[in-house]
Amino acid sequence: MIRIALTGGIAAGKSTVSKHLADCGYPRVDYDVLAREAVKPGSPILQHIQAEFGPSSLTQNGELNRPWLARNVFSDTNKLSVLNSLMHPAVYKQGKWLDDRYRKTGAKLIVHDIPLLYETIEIANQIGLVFDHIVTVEAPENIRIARMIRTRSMTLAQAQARIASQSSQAQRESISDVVIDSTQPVENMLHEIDTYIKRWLTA
Ligand SMILES: CC(C)(COP(=O)(O)OP(=O)(O)OC[C@H]1O[C@@H](n2cnc3c(N)ncnc32)[C@H](O)[C@@H]1O)[C@@H](O)C(=O)NCCC(=O)NCCS
Ligand SMILES: Nc1ncnc2c1ncn2[C@@H]1O[C@H](COP(=O)(O)OP(=O)(O)OP(=O)(O)O)[C@@H](O)[C@H]1O
Repeated sequence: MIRIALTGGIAAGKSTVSKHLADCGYPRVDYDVLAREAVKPGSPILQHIQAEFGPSSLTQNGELNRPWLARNVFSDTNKLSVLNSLMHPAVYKQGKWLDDRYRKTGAKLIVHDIPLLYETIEIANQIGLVFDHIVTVEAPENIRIARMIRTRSMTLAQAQARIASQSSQAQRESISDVVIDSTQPVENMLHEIDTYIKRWLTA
């Protein structure tokens, strides 16, 4: 079994690559999805968030108030650390659980889609998630900012704050053995990942 991690800065194109791999039939563990599941109404983590950040962190329906929390944590590194320390261990625990399940069903390749891999690699190692290959998908900041404004309806300031809260391209590349450039056409980008996967599966 080969375990790969896909990472990349926000709006670099990581989900486009990971969705393609999922469409090819490879089991995918999506850490953004796990992070959303971890804060479902009634979950212990949502209760911790409410205790740490106050009542404004929940909507009237008792759900996580994502825009409110984003405004608060992406402008304050201390608050972001508090959120990360609540979320990351729980998200990895679930990621490992899913990985075990896919492994037991005989998966040949498992894809972990982890936006913040550079920031959390120690948690991954501690929990026993060792990656055979790490792929980072990258594009220059100005292109990513334009994508975030267009597809996520962010303001320029919000896009810049989110990027500033993340590792740099150089840091992500330092833990990766493959860098995919998402300024090339999507078709070429997907052909590139397919070529790597084929090589790894037949090595
Ligand atoms: C702060 C929250 C509520 C904002 O929600 P929002 O809907 O705006 O963003 P969403 O969750 O869809 O994430 C979009 C992208 O933002 C970036 N991002 C998310 N969390 C973080 C973080 N803690 N630090 C830096 N960047 C982050 C990632 O690139 C991610 O792909 C949310 O991002 C959150 O709960 N973050 C903490 C969970 C986390 O760390 N997830 C990543 C797991 S590796
Ligand atoms: N090679 C490409 N050429 C042009 N646009 C692209 C390319 N790759 C991705 N995109 C577009 O960029 C936007 C962001 O891509 P995607 O959602 O895959 O990024 P991401 O890194 O997963 O972002 P996030 O961290 O927000 O989840 C999407 O609108 C996507 O269609």
